[in-house]
Amino acid sequence: MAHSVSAMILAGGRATRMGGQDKGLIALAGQPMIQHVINTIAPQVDHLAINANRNQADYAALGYPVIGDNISGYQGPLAGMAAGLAWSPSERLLMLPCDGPLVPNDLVARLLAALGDGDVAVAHDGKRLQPVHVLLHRRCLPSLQRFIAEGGRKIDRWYAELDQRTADLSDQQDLFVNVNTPMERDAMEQRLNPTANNCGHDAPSLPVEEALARMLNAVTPITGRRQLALRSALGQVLAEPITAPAPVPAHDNSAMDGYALRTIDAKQKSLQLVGSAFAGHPFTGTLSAGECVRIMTGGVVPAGADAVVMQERAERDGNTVVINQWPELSENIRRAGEDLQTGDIILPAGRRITAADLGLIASTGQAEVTTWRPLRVAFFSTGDELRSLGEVLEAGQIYDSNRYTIYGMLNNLHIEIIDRGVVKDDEAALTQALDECAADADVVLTSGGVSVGEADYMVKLLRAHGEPHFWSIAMKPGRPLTFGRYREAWYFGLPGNPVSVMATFAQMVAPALRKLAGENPPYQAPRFQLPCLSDLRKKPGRQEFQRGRIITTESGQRAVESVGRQGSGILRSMSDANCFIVLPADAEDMPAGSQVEVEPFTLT
Ligand SMILES: Nc1nc2c(c(=O)[nH]1)N[C@H]1C(S)=C(S)[C@@H](COP(=O)(O)OP(=O)(O)OC[C@H]3O[C@@H](n4cnc5c(N)ncnc54)[C@H](O)[C@@H]3O)O[C@H]1N2
Ligand code: MOO
Ligand SMILES: [Mg+2]
Repeated sequence: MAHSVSAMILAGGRATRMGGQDKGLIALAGQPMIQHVINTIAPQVDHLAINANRNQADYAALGYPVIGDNISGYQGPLAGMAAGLAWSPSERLLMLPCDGPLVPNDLVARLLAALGDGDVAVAHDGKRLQPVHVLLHRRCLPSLQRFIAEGGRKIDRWYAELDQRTADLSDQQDLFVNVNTPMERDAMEQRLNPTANNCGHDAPSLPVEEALARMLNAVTPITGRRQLALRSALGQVLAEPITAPAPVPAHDNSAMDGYALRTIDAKQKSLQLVGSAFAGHPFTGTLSAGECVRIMTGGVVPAGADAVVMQERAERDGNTVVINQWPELSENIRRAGEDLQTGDIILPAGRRITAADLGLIASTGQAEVTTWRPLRVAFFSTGDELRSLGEVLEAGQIYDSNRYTIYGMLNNLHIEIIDRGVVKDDEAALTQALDECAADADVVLTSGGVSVGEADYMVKLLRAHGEPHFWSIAMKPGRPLTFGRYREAWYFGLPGNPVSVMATFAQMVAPALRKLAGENPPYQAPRFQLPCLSDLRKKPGRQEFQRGRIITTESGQRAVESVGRQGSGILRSMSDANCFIVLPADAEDMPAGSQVEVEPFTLT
């Protein structure tokens, strides 16, 4: 690209014909509408930003800077343009609307060619100018600011004041098709995704990495703190760092059972035993020439001593000690402050407290710590077929197992749990349950009903009362994992299949819950390569999380084997396994002996 170009996508409109819904975020073929614009524009420019005045957090979750109008109220595109020109890191700035998802791949090149050394190149569709598809030179900012300050509102009047050029895009009618009404949205959905029954699942799914990045970008940690007695803090997240109030150990002490002595006396035939220093019972005097003190491991090294000899290297007869092998200076002395020095940060804020940490904190004498309050997660299972334990199964019914796996995994994250039971596939009942959960908890988690079946309501309800961020990812199992906001809460809709629940929780939900709970950085399970002893079946398209077992072969080599059938309904594959075998999206069948990436289970 000859010139550096930035782009700003305009998403600041009021969308009155969409019932006031934020147009850029409206669901279209599996992604928010603006994402379609981003997908084709981002590769054409050096920098990209979104101009939005509402739902800025949701836009920010897409991974680009969000710039609001700095003129208050909705002033139409001119205010957005002024904000864009003020932001633009490049000399040339492309502006285009968020509601025209069919953007050509050469739009920037064509506008650049038309602009030449002019101020603004405005797209022409063959009939008229399209004033919000423009490439502007950054030097136009003062002119625009003056125009707005003088009360100017009409965009073409302002262009008329500039050195205006026209870009003939009459062969690109699609670019100017925009979505203003729910009917137009449905028509666009059909164009982008003709085979899908208005459901979006055949649409290109988000790569797992990108879905994860968006989720982590969107959520911000909770802020309430509490003071806890040390033991109750196990598994909680520190809100403040722990510092050492005094050195640990507090004194020089012995690493061996033996005798404390002065190495300067090494020429002496024998030493005089003048006392003892047991752990907890220091010797209070000072060693003089030719003297030693009986000392036990952990005993304070007496004043004057500069080494300890282990008792195996000395012989004692009454109060006379003969040293058979003299120690070096400082040998067997553990120095004060060797573990911790006063003021050392021993554990940072954001740390989830382990058993080792409890001990470390206790070693500094601190009985209480400040942690973030626990994250509250409310969850329920959806499905007319589900029965709870203790109930009798009738034809076509099954026991609800997802609430148990979810309970277990949430517990392993030390989360405060609200179990809302089983909810029927009924819009009113589901809405009521979602409302109650969102009012009580930071996060609402459900299983089932996120796919495209006629009893799958969750994505629809999220659209009605919240904001879906994504609902189709290139992951197996777990494609319909849904993430967004439901009223004031974060929402995770896990697919109903029992293995999909566990895989999406481990891979996607847990990192987000960890961040929400204040963990910083959120724990990441280790992954490493191992030879795989089984043939693996894999179709290219989705990243797969197959279930495997890390084993040691008879020859002592570490390897992984598949646990066998990988259906997303076969829960036994999870309890038989001890790791995920992580296969990249484009991988195909792999013969036994291939190297594969494995991730040991951490929450199961
Ligand atoms: N036409 C299409 N059908 C399906 C697609 C698709 O893209 N197009 N995706 C499939 C995939 S992948 C998954 S995963 C599932 C997800 O389904 P839902 O999230 O809608 O879940 P349900 O339909 O409610 O249930 C699916 C399955 O899981 C069983 N289930 C549900 N809840 C529980 C529970 N609490 N305990 C035990 N088992 C449960 C349920 O009985 C079903 O068998 O959609 C595919 N379909
Ligand atoms: O994603 Mo589904 O979980 O393949 O079965
Ligand atoms: Mg379903």
